[in-house]
This record gives sequence, structure tokens and C-alpha cells, in this order.
Amino acid sequence: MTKLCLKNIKKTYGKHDKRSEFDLNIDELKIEYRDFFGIVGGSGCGKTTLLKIIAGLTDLDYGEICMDQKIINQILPQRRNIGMIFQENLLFPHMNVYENIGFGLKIKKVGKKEISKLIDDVLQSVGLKGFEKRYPNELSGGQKQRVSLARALVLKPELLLMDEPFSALDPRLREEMRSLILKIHKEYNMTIVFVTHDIEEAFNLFNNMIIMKEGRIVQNGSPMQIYENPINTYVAKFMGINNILYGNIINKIFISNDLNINLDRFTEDNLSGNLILKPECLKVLKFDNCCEHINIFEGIIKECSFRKGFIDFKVDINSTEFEIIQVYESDIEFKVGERVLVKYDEKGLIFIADEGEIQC
Ligand SMILES: Nc1ncnc2c1ncn2[C@@H]1O[C@H](COP(=O)(O)OP(=O)(O)OP(=O)(O)O)[C@@H](O)[C@H]1O
Repeated sequence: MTKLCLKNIKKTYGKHDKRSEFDLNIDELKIEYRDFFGIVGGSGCGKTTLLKIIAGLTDLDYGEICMDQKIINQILPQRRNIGMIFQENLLFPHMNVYENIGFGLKIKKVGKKEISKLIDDVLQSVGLKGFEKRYPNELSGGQKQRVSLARALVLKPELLLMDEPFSALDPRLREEMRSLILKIHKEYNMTIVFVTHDIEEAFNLFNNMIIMKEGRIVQNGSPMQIYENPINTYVAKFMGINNILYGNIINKIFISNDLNINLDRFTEDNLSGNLILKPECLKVLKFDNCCEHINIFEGIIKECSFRKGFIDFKVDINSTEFEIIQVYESDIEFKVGERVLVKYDEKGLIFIADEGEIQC
């Protein structure tokens, strides 16, 4: 069931100043009930503007926003029952944790007893029991974001919007907060729309997401679907795939600089475009350890680092640097500067012909 639907959305900033003009244009965006939905894209592509439009904090030039099949354009932000959490915590500095969380309930004239019960429950959910009397300046960055989360959750919003809420936290705390928000998503059965430019966060959290560029949606799908089939090189790079070669396919061989890559499986021929090689579809082998010389290059290891059971390589092949990820094997040791073979799996190659490249 669709929770939120945006149709023909248009918003322009700086109409009278061509130098700073920005257009947000979205034909259609559907977010399903209980989705953990991501809005992903580079700086200035319109992620926050889109969130503010959903929340009613920014006026639209044109378009329709529907929540539960009802048009909500004319409904005031405070009546939309949407919670919002920003990068900065925006807590009231003169109120303690209990007062900060209870503020919205007090405005809604909820009784004292009920407030106390609701705050008790939400403090339990966000892991802040015992912190009721602390003031924001007595809390760590992660704890402040937990209070922000509690303050939004206590009002039982139908939709929770989060704008890069963990980007100011250090990596360990960020990981902790990601686990917490996944737990909350399940516990509260809610729809969450979350903005980030961190692709690790996207893989960790989202069921579905959009990738935006210059005010447009470039691709829509689950993180896995988008990683497997990036629509263009912008999306591929955003998904962390940096092995991209430009060249021509002639007689089922892709030729780029001095590299020839077999594309036997491909139906395309006599075309120019970009070949995307996913890092896990390349494998580094010992130079003397390969009998089958099919789909193989020679290269030199420039970097290799161990990461939780995997090795990340950077290998120079004919002056082009390739990123390779492979499972760590304890009986094989690789060194920087070592001459190696790199075997590619044709299944992991994606060719995007020039005319197929969707420019945006
Ligand atoms: N109130 C405003 N008036 C004029 N221009 C604005 C306004 N708010 C945002 N912009 C411009 O609109 C564009 C999109 O801004 P937005 O904040 O939505 O991007 P973003 O993707 O969230 O960026 P970031 O990741 O850096 O936060 C930017 O070029 C920004 O300068």
C-alpha cells in the first residue's frame, strides 16, 4: 500500500537570479507503507528540499503530495503528523531531556500522567532511561540524537523524515545509531524517509531508494537492484563502482586504450560506450598460479588492505587503476608492488552504450 505519493512536483529557487537558479522536478515518487526509504545524491541535488516539501516546510510551485491517498498540500506542517530529525539536534538548551521530549505532548494538551507514561516508553526504546534530568550540554552527540529521535517518536508520527541525522557523529556512534533506527523502524512499524549521501548507510538501512542528481530522480529501486544494474556512470560511481572504462565494442571485444576485454555474452556490437566492472567480479591471482589464460590481465598491486574477511586491492593494469574486492584466503599472501594476474568474470560486466547513457 502506498503511504506517500508525489506527482508532478516542481520547485524553483532563485527565479530572478539565473546564476543561482535551482529546479526540483519530480514526475512521480511512491513510497510504500512501512518502507525504510532513502533519498541519496551528491551535495546540492535537492534532497533536503524534497524532504521539506513532504513536511510542508517549503511551498511548491506545482504538484500534488498525497499521504494515505489524501492530498495534503493545503494541510499545515504541524497538522501533517510527520516527524522530522535533522543533522543538528535542535534541542531546547534550557530544558532537560524529559522536558524536551514532553514539549510536543504538552502543546497538544496531553495529561501529565499520560505524558509521563509515553516518555517512559520512548526513553526505553531509545536506550536513555536514567537520563531524564540531564540538559543537552550534558549529553554526547549520539545521546542528543537519541533525544531528538525520542522527541519525534513520542508524538507517534505516521511518517518520520530524517535529514542526514548521523553525519555529525563519529563512525562507531554512527553504526550504533543505525542499529537503533533499524530496531525502532521494526518496533514502531513506521514509514521512514531518510536522506544521506553515504552509500554504506544506504546499503545498511534502505529497502528502497532514489538516486538524485540536479533536482531529478536518476534511478529508483532497492540498493541491491541499483548496484546490480546502474543506469549510467553517475549512478555506478555513487554506488561505489569506480572501475569504468570508455571504449568500443568490435566483434565482441571491448577495446579501451591497450586493454581488450571479451564480451562473448553480449549482444551489442560496433558500439561505443562505458564498460562498468564491479570490484567483486575481478580476482587477483598469483602470477605463477594460473593455468587457464582466458579473460586475464597482468597487473601490479598498488595497495592491498584487509577488511573483515575481505581484501581490498588497487591494481595497476596498463596504467589504469582497478579496485578489486575478494575474500581473504589465509594461505595466500599478497604484497604491494607484486606482479599478479587479474581474472575477470564476464557476468559482472555492464556495458552502457553512448545512446543508453541517461544524462541528467
Ligand atoms: N531557500 C533557498 N533559497 C535559494 N536556494 C536554495 C534554498 N534552499 C536550497 N537552495 C539551493 O537549492 C539547491 C538544493 O539544495 P538542498 O539543500 O535541497 O540540497 P541537498 O541535496 O540537501 O544538499 P546537501 O547534501 O549539501 O545538504 C542548492 O543549490 C541550494 O543552494
